[in-house]
Amino acid sequence: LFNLFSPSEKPPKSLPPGPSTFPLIGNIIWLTKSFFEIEPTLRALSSKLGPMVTLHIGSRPSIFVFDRSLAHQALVQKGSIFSDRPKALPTAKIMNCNQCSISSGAYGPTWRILRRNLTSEILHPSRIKSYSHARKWVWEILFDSLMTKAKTGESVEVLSHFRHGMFGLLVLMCFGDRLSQEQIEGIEVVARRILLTFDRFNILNFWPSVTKVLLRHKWRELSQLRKDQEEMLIPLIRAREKAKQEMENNESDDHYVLAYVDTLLDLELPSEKRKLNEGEMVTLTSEFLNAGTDTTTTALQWIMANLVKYPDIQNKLWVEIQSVAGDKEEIKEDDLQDMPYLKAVILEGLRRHPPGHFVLPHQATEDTVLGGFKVPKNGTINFMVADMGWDPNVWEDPMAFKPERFLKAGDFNDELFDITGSREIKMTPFGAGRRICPGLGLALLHLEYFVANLIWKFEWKAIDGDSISLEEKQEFTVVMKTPLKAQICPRKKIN
Ligand code: HEM
Repeated sequence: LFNLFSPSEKPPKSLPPGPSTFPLIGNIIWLTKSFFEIEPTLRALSSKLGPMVTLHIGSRPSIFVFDRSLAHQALVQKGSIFSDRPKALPTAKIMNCNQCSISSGAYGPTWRILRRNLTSEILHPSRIKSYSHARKWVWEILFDSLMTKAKTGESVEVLSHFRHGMFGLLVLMCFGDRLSQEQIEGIEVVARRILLTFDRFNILNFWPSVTKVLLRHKWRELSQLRKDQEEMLIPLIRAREKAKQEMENNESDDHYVLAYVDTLLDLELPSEKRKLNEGEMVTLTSEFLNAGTDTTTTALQWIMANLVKYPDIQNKLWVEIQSVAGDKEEIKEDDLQDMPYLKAVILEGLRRHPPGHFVLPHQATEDTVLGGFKVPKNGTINFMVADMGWDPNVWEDPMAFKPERFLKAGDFNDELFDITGSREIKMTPFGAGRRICPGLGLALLHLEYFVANLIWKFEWKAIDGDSISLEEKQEFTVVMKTPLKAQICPRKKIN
């Protein structure tokens, strides 16, 4: 144990401080709450106790880190120790097929192969480029539905439009571009039902051997949910396998763009000397669809809400877009790199309203030390994303929406700002280190592309008499408590 510490550093005995609780009751109370519900309590504790706080949730200590340099130490400098995930709860294990997804997988060779497959085969910039036709298709559908509303003068509740577009885009990247709108909608209905009902099964985790008898109907309901997911996705996986074989045998000469599921069908797990089974592919494909839908949709909604709330920022953005686009009908992806203010608006949205207020829970693989406190092997450690992006020592007037803070003398301050946090963490909406969100580049592209086109084609205004409320609530992500409703007017006459 002692050689984990440098000679001058004494091994700390104690965990970071936390509230005193009655051992059993206190621990169970925390188990019944979501992280969003305990966030204000954690903040109050941190202001009294310091930048690291421990809560005993269930049988394990959970450590919460508020300080950005401690987060950098853990996630980046000591990344090899802090990159594991805690054991999933029994209900989660059913949906994530025994932690075979990338986000839930233990830090080790299988996780590494799955993550590398996703990043190098699908999320690599050149591959992302090959899906630009899908983004254009989705934009056209979104544009048509918004235009219909704009023509009738009806106000738009943007959330469902945005979510549907984002989900459709990921479905095409996942299963190929030969799916119809109806098929996409079918997949979305099942995915949404799982996302919205999953929390109802938390109770089953309290004492699984007992609940398996007393609440067996509920367990059956959960198994049915997983079956519904398999029944929806397995036919798509098999259809793609067949299409792939036909293409390889040259029976089809159609234009064929690689999809995520193709890479999973080919993948070998050398450490286990086998290929993936269908259950694992169901888990990995639904992870792909879910990880990128609500997160990006939530960010898009917050950004658009701020552009409605602050018309001068919206106008400044429009002026920039116009200077690049001239009289173009539509903003192309290549145009985006000439729009520094757009990038600043997106970053400010992610800083001020990160879709997740915590990164996913991490776990230490060995006893270690952080901030002078002990972090035990297998202890859970959480990082407070929102608080880091609101740190007044880094960000002046942190709760204000000011994209200009990312610009230096009118230009995007790329040199000084690093969203991956590899040198220093100043905000961390995608996490940092070995578990950093692999979808970061895709998410930023989606946000830039859609925000640019939404602002280019329409003027967004608050509905008369409405003020835009920035109150939050937790769904899967931290969303607007009062979803954005806006009046939209076409910017130019469209034939
Ligand atoms: C604005 C959009 C997004 C945000 C804010 C976001 C944020 C995050 C965060 C905070 C994590 C956890 C990092 C950690 O535990 O340290 C994460 C993990 C992950 N994200 Fe994203 N994400 C977004 C979009 C996407 C997209 C588009 C994809 C893929 C299509 C994606 C795929 C993943 C995966 C697979 C993981 C697990 C990584 C691992 O455990 O190794 N995300 N994301």
